[in-house]
Amino acid sequence: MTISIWRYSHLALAITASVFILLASVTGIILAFQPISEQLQPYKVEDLKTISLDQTVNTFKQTYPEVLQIEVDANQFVSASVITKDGKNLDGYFNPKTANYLGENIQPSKFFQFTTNLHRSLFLKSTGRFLVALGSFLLLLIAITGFILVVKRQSGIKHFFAKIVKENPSQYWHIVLGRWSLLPIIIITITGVYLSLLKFDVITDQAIKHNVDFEALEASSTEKSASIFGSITLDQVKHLEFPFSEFVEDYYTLKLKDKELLIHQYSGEILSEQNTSLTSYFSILSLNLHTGKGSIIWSLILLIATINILYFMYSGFDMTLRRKKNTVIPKNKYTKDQAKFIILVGSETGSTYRFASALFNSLINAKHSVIISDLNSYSTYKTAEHLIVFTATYGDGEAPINANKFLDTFKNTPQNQSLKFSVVGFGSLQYKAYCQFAEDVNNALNNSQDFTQFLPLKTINNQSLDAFKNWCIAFNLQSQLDIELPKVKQLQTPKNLQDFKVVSKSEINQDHTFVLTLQAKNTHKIQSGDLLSVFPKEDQIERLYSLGKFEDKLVLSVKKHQFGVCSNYFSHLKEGEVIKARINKNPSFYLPKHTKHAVFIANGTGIGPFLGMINQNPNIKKHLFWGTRTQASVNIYDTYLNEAKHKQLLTTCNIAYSKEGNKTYVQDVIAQKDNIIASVLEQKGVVMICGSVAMQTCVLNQLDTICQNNLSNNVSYFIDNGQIKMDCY
Ligand SMILES: Cc1cc2nc3c(=O)[nH]c(=O)nc-3n(C[C@H](O)[C@H](O)[C@H](O)COP(=O)(O)O)c2cc1C
Repeated sequence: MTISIWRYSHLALAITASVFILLASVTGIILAFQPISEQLQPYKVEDLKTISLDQTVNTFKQTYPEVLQIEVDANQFVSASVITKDGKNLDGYFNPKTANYLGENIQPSKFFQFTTNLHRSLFLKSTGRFLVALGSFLLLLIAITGFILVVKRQSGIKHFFAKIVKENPSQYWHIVLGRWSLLPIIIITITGVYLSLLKFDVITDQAIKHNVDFEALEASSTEKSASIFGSITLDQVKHLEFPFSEFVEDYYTLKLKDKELLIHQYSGEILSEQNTSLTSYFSILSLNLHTGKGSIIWSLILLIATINILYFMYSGFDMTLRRKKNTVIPKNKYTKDQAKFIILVGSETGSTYRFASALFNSLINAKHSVIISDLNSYSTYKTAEHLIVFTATYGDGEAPINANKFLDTFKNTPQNQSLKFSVVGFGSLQYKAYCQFAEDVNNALNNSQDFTQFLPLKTINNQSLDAFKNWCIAFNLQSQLDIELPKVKQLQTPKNLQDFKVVSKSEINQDHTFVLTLQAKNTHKIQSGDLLSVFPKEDQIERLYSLGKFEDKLVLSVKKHQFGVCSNYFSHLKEGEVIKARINKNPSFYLPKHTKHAVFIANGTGIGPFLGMINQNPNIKKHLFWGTRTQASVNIYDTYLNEAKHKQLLTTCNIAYSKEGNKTYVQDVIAQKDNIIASVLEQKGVVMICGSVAMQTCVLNQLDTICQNNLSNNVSYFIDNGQIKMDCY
């Protein structure tokens, strides 16, 4: 079943049960402190296992003229009810070895009693109890659908705890905390439902019945003999009721964890023995698991899991609102049979609509007839000339919710005229099936006689605006439409921006590339591989630059693009100027501290993070493979490369020039020096790749050949075990 069905079930259940879950969680958080506060009282007897019941019974009998009962609770507190020598009734906690009185029985405070009633029944008696039980059951279903969602998202149960792709903080923490809280939440809900079923007598517990032969008992001897109490230790005991009188027909009633015994008060002989029912066993287990009674650690786990439930409510609704905000589709002015351009969108969480809407607006502004709709609404289009598909990929290479019927509908819906088509895939390189669904759509259109490809399939990683802009430029050039570049809406106003001062800026070289050096107040937490996130004033759209950290400064390698808002802004910066930006931590692209060998592979400005990494940690043997255009392209990086060579921090430096000499690319140099790559991977070192996606594809193919020839494994093996790290754009 598609991931979206589970997501909608998860959401629908959460909305339905939200009020009850909110009340139950808030009261649950408060009530979690009750067992914790109880267990902090000084009555716990640590060595119950070493104290025999016989010893305790005798000590109590010698100390008090009458003993009514002794009880051992889940907190390992021993309580008793006795009559003292001066005839007073004394109830409370006792030392089981000395029979000394320790203190009064703990009574829950009025506040805890109030909260317990609210938690159990919302002060609505049976109706309230029923609603709370239903809320608990719905929370169980929410946890199960959440579990299925994570399994689907992670492509199988085996990867349940694998790294989560971070799309936004709410989504990330919802999943991370959800995975850890899953088991406690399932336990809380199942036990909650079980306790409610007991309360409503849906599950009934039969009282234990004993058969005692009273005639034989009355005739029995009052002579003392060895008691079974000698072989029972206090950790097994729950409750011991003493004989009502000294008459021979009165006996002890002893409740152990798994059975109930009636014991002759003089001979110590077992008069009757009945096992505790499973229902009773589970009801006690459920109560302890649900309330945390008897274990500080479990109470704390319940407390944290319940706080997390509140966070899930917040983050879940935050994600839903974000999705709603993203999925604002412009109103169509034309019908499907009037439009020349048809834009169809496949989107799960809405962000692809931002791009499609921007193109739609540009086409409308340029007075073209265009409609926008979702892929599932694919139909015949009488006057259409061009079909443009923008689609995300979900699950493991699957269609998003509003595109899941497209491929079937497409097969059965022939067009009456011939159309051109272009497909843009939105995805993330962090998923194995990168833009797979866009590829499937592209193939389906390519194989259809009704359609001719206008532009090759374009894949866009992480909603990159620059990549989208490049596609728009190509579309403009090919179509000669000269529409304005689409303006994609910014999702949120940027937060946590800090000041970065320009320390230096190199000349712009013949490749239109330059090096920008920045300084910030707190650079000690920043590492090479982190990303500088910038929101230029013109469009407030986030641009990410991979950083190198050199000494205490941050180094950026930037390529100035003709229409690049941010690269142009950077290229006009002067020394001493201050820019506002923030750091996005990128730990998956850090140079590991404990590795001994590292290979850095880059093309063009992808060298940025490596300018820092090559100058860090002398204990790591480092090799640089870099592809650039000409020897002159290297000049702007001399400071960093020379420093590394001078300090002997770089074992080999291998540069490929694509426009000079033998005209080689970085993957060609890698092929020549395959022994370096193979030996680094063999010795558990890392290979880090930064630069364009096109370079990444060629390099991975080359690495695959090296791995298969030299290491009897394919490249995916080393990607999966974290030895090959990538940050490409
Ligand atoms: C659960 C999940 C699964 C995803 N699976 C893939 C995938 O298999 N391949 C891919 O390229 N991108 C995958 N992505 C990334 C999305 O396609 C990408 O973030 C896209 O821009 C989202 O667009 P939307 O907001 O319009 O749905 C996945 C994202 C999520 C949250």
